[in-house]
Amino acid sequence: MKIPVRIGTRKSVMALAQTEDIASQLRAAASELDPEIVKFETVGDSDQISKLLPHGGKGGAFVAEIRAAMLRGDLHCAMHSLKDMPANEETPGLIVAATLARDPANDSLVLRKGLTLDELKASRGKGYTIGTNAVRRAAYAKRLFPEVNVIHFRGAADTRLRKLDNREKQRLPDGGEVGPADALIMARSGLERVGFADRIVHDFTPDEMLPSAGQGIVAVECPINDWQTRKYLALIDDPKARLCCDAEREVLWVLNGHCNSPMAAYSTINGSEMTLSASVLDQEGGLFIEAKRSGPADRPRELGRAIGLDLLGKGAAAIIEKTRPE
Ligand SMILES: NCc1[nH]cc(CCC(=O)O)c1CC(=O)O
Repeated sequence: MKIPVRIGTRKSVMALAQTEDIASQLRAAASELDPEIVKFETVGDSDQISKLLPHGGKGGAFVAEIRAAMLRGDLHCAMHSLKDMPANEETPGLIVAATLARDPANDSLVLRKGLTLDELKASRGKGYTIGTNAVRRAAYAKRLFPEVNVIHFRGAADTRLRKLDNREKQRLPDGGEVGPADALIMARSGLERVGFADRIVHDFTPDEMLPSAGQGIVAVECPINDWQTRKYLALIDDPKARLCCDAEREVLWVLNGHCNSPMAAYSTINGSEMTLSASVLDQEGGLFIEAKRSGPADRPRELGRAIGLDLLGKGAAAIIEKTRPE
């Protein structure tokens, strides 16, 4: 007798690739399992024009419907990109039961044909437009290319690349249009998962652009009292990814970060030591608050808390509150 595992996911190319990964890891870990992928079209996917905020931010748009299905018992678990999961609130009744081994955490630059990184650097971005939907990436882009024009750009990873290549404009909620974009900033892991890693012109280093908390980590959430599913998900939980998840999300928790926070947190583990860096940026990119510490890798929350308090001590709260959606 096979044991069914119904895994919920959005139906973008990237989300499906991530969910296939969960399914194949589960099959390899326990041959009695029969994973089934259940696709959801979320509010966030069907509306490609609005900013994310009216639906309750990233978390609200992408996560709420799938979570409700788990709580009803229609799903055993659900796939999330860890970086899209809100870290300033608990979700009663659900738990992150597995974090898959981390893929590259960095952001990458993709350019339209005919433009080079040298041209972008030499011009300090003057005359060029970068598309991104992340306030963190926008702020770092302004720091790297001070005169560049940054526009709000969204859609699934493959959709964004198509818009770049076809020089399409991005429609705005008020009926206007911006663009087209000359460049995009996207997660390397996402580009790899949709098969477009060959379009990457430059991988940003952590010094150039610190990743978002949890970037590159696929998380599996399940009902807290479903012990059988939790037992199986524990088999595919990667201990290092889990430690990084705990450290980076603790920073967001201490800062009460929200979906629109221009905030970054990234940890690495070397032997028994973890190094955690985090930053809070104001939206124009003029003001950067940064902190970095190392500590024992088996006490990630302690390190995350210390970094969060460092950032608060340097004035991070004012920046975060300024950008909080009403
Ligand atoms: N917000 C969309 C999203 N959620 C997760 C990823 C891929 C990166 C990851 O695995 O964390 C992406 C695409 C992107 O940011 O370019």
